[in-house]
Amino acid sequence: MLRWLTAGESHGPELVAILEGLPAGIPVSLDAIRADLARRKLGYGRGARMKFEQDELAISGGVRHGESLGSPIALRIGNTEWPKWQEVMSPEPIDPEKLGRGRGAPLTRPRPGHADLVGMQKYDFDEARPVLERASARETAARVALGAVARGFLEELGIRLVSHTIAIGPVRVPEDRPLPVPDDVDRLDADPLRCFDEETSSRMVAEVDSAHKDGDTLGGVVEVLAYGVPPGLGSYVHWDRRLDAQLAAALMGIQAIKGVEVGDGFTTTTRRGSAAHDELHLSDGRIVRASDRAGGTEGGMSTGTVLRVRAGMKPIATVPRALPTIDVATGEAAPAHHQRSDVCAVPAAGVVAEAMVALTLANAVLEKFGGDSVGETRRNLESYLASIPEALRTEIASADTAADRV
Ligand SMILES: Cc1cc2nc3c(=O)[nH]c(=O)nc-3n(C[C@H](O)[C@H](O)[C@H](O)COP(=O)(O)O)c2cc1C
Ligand SMILES: C=C(O[C@@H]1CC(C(=O)O)=C[C@@H](OP(=O)(O)O)[C@H]1O)C(=O)O
Repeated sequence: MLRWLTAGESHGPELVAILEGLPAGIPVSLDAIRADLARRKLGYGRGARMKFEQDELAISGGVRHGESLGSPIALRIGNTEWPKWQEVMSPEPIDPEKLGRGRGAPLTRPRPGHADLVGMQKYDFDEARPVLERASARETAARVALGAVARGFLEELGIRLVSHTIAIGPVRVPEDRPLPVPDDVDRLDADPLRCFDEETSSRMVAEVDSAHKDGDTLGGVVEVLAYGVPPGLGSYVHWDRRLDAQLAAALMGIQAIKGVEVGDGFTTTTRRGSAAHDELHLSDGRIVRASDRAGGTEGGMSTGTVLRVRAGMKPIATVPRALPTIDVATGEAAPAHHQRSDVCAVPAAGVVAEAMVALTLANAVLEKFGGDSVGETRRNLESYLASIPEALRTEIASADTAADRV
């Protein structure tokens, strides 16, 4: 079983992440993790903080000479803004007089849609700073770093991921557009919204500009695709072993994600059964699926077709044209606190979703195939595939064959 934990506050000295349970022999490159951290900062509509704050990555354990050791992998992501926040976020007691103004001033006007008010109720705080510091999606940097390591493991087994933006507010990619493959990542990352359809992307840019001008914010939808996933990850035998359930929980665990779809998801609910499922046919003596509506799972197990999951993000809660709230210090109506924020962070959420899918798949692979070294995992995978009787065999959708198709 793969276990992972993150710690650290948004304006603290660093984020810390530990990943336990990965086999030895996986290539782990600081540069590859840094590249994913940089991808998480992308996207038209992100706030000023993404420009000046640097992620300072260090590996404290579990890796030697560029390969995993099988021991827990410990990562640290230093925050270059820490010197400005040392007093506000000091782990040592600080004279309240010193904190009273500026950055340290108590945040008593909770933002509707953020964790502020319920966090204050639940943890007995009289202001929102201690809540938002951990509720903040700054924490997703740690998950993206862990996801980069998990992805390195999956790639050793021929499993490759890519994510892209499907919708920004009401602007949506038409459903008949080709799906990206992992080799499209540079083209996607070069697009302002990480959208695979140029025409839709320019309409998305206009939508972000319009929301920005109105002092407003936006949400949207991202999609993660995984190629090369073997059939049989997850299981139908118990609810918590279902791969689709694990993917949904992983995606819903990202800040601001409010909906998850597997495959055609909610659209499928509008179809009749005869037009909703992926028929099985024979092609050259091999079983093939006539379509890919299910999105790569049946009965809570991967099918071997492209895994396709979507996550819907609500609009950013820190609306510049601040929403009405109550100042809990005075009991009076007031505008919610607002310093700065993203107008839209959907492209970044796509990169985070990719990381969460990578971690979920890495866990499912280890549950099925085990292995203390990556070679052992690979042997177990290959022997399982070879043991499937001829009459039951299906193709695994690899990124290469999909690239030929589009
Ligand atoms: C990549 C990313 C960036 C985010 N940036 C902001 C932001 O700048 N301002 C904000 O209010 N919320 C932002 N959020 C969303 C909040 O973190 C989230 O709404 C909050 O933690 C409350 O959780 P909930 O929306 O799941 O209820 C961001 C989320 C993600 C995934
Ligand atoms: C720092 C990151 O995202 C932050 C996530 C976030 C939130 O409320 O979730 C609010 C903003 O922080 P601040 O209020 O300090 O400007 C974002 O910048 C990041 O993604 O690295």
